[in-house]
Amino acid sequence: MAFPQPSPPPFLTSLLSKHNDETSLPSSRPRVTLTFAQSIDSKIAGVNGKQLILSGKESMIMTHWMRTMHDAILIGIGTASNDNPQLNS
Ligand SMILES: NC(=O)C1=CN([C@@H]2O[C@H](COP(=O)(O)OP(=O)(O)OC[C@H]3O[C@@H](n4cnc5c(N)ncnc54)[C@H](O)[C@@H]3O)[C@@H](O)[C@H]2O)C=CC1
Ligand SMILES: Nc1nc(O)c(N)c(N[C@@H]2O[C@H](COP(=O)(O)O)[C@@H](O)[C@H]2O)n1
Repeated sequence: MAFPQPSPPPFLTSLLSKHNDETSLPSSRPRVTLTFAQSIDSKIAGVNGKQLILSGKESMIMTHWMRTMHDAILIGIGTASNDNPQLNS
């Protein structure tokens, strides 16, 4: 997977246009996006919170593009210690 990519992947274009529409939400309210990958049996991690690769390349590209659209990334302490995510874009 090559980062950074010059422009959003086509499957994100419609989603991005909604985020960029300043009239869709009052500017006085924070915009919060929750993103996660989920298994078909509703799990987000393995036994004891072990990190699982549940999605694929497109999902990770989407996650990293979403990060570029936000001012901050919030994660839990369990995610920090279990996944040690880079939290880059
Ligand atoms: N599949 C995916 O997309 C993702 C998977 N994960 C996986 O999920 C696993 C667990 O992640 P999380 O469930 O998010 O656990 P977490 O431990 O990362 O986050 C839960 C947070 O909530 C706080 N908390 C717990 N009870 C609370 C309460 N009553 N009031 C206020 N704060 C409270 C904890 O202190 C903690 O910081 C990780 O090990 C990671 O591997 C994490 C993020 C995304
Ligand atoms: N989109 C997606 N698919 C999966 O299969 C996943 N397990 C996750 N998990 C999230 O991705 C974070 C990785 O962050 P870095 O790229 O290392 O910064 C991980 O911590 C979970 O939040 N996401």
